[in-house]
Order: sequence, then C-alpha cells, then structure tokens
Amino acid sequence: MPTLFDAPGARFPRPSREVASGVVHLPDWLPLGEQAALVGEARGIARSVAGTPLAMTRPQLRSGQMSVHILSLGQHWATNPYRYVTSVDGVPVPPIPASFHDLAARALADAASLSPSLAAWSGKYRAEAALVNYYAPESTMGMHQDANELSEAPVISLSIGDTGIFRLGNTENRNRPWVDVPLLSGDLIIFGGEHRRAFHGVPRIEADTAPEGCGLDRGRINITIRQVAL
Ligand SMILES: O=C(O)CCC(=O)C(=O)O
Ligand SMILES: [Fe+2]
Repeated sequence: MPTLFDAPGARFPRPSREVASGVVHLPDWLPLGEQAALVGEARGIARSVAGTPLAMTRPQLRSGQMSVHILSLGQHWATNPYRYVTSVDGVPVPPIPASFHDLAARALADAASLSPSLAAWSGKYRAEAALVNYYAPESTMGMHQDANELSEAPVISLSIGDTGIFRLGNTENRNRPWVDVPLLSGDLIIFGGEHRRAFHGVPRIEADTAPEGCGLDRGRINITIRQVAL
C-alpha cells in the first residue's frame, strides 16, 4: 500500500470494481499504444467531416452552448429536440469504425464478472452510436441522463488524455447523492443496470495530466458507445 511517504508520483492502487449497481470501472484498461491509435482514428474522421453538417462541434442545448466538442459516429445525436438521426441535410453520419465495435465487445466481456446486469449484454450488444467528446482543460459537462436511446443496454465509456472527474449521481435528480470517480487515460467505465438512467456529468478536468504517448497533448477525449434501438 502506498503511504504518505512514498515517492512523489506513486499512484494509489485502483482496483477494478462495481462502483454502484450496474456501473463497472476498469482502470488502466486500454494500453497507451491503443489509446493513441484510437485518437488518430477519431482525428482522421473529424478531419474528413470538417466543413460538413456533421463537423465536430459544440452543440447548442436548451441550457446554453456546451463547452465540449462532439463528433457523432453511426448515428448523430441531434438537439432541439434531442434525438438520434442517421443523416443531417442529406449527409450520412460516418460509420462506427471496426476498432470501436471490437472495443465494445471486449469491454463488456471484461466487465461481466463484476456485474451480473452487465454480463447479460455480453455477446448481444449492438454498438449503434458512438460519441467522441473533446474536453479542453476548462470544459465541463453538466449533470444529465443519457435518455435518447430506447435501449436499456449499457453505455460503454473510454477516457483518453487528461484525467476527468466523472460524477455518478442518482436516478431521481441532479443533486446528491453522487460519487466522483477520477477517470484517467485508458480507464473504462460501463454504466447500465439500475444506473443506466442515472444522472451523471464531468465537473472538472485536471489539466496537464495526460500521459506521454496517449495521442493527446492537451485536454481529454471520451468515447461513449451506445445501443440505441431496442
Ligand atoms: O465524458 C464523460 O466521461 C461522460 C460523457 C457523457 O456523459 C456523455 O457523452 O453523455
Ligand atoms: Fe452522458
């Protein structure tokens, strides 16, 4: 066990665990090389849609403009009203890359032993929409529910770059009780089961914490993979 007297930079142990019923955190899940490959792939797609209606952008919400940039794959998360669409102004949404499908299948298989409600989805999950969120160090995401998917299938969420504080709340409202889980580069969190519709958000990014070699110098990328239809 690390103590106060350990060398600076020594990390506290972070076991894989079920944070709340149906919510599994797998720290250091993806190796740095694979993180960098995913960032490269996402960057390539973002460049390919720049200047189109599907360009990575900060969506305008009822509550104001988001500080997070979002790129939609598979299906586009549209606002006003909130819904998923397969094209915008006749331009089709770029497909979800094979690497993301592979990641989703591996994630569920790895989480299965820690949560029976997640285990139920292993082998039958369909990755239909993936959102690539980019957080500059000042960005935050307010407490919200992921509620535009008809399916109760879990949301698979991978973090790359700077550490983000993931706030997992309750299913009733945006207030306490909540638990804050720091998500480091390479961490995976899967939320489903009883907490599939729990409020959650990202109140803070810890600037300059991205590890060398993750593919991102500044800020944080979060990739969420979702099954939309029943
Ligand atoms: O960035 C995160 O960890 C959470 C993202 C999120 O909640 C979302 O995309 O709906
Ligand atoms: Fe969310």
